[in-house]
Amino acid sequence: MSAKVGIVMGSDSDLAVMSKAADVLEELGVEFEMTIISAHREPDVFFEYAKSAESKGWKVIIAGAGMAAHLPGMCAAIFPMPVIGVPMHTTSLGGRDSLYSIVQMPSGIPVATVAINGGANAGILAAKILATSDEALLGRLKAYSEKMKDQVVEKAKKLDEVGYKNYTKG
Ligand SMILES: Nc1c(C(=O)O)ncn1[C@@H]1O[C@H](COP(=O)(O)O)[C@@H](O)[C@H]1O
Repeated sequence: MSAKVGIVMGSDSDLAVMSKAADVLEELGVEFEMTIISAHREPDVFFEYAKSAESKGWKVIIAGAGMAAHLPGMCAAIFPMPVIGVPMHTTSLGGRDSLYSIVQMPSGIPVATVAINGGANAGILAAKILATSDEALLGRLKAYSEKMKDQVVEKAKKLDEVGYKNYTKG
């Protein structure tokens, strides 16, 4: 099986967040390729990456970046299929800089933007896009949702058993 999703981030400082997208895709059995490329710092490498993405057979790109986060928008400018943007939390502006620069795309070049540091949701969203034409993956996504539901039920049961004071103590 070849990769269907490209995961790209502007710096290795984004890796902790972006690895959550990778973890989800792995759990759901979706092949991906992950790399670090900065549109700002190495535009030639970036253009080659974005231009070759379609011919590699990728259907979705997940792009994470912080600060003046142009990487996801530039992916969307070149790659003709969906781009999911992950804004990184930043110390100076709390990630609003990343969020606004990813979400405020001009008309015609959308980036599906998840929450600040929303790596896991980006992975789930990519899988959902692929599941529109993949019944087996859709089945795995439904099982993933069921598991999440069961975990909430378990937590509620535990709260019932021990009461909220003991529950918050762990
Ligand atoms: N926003 C971009 C781009 C880009 O958009 O091309 N390249 C790097 N960066 C971001 O700069 C932040 C700081 O990077 P460093 O930690 O390497 O200084 C990272 O969050 C990265 O995504």
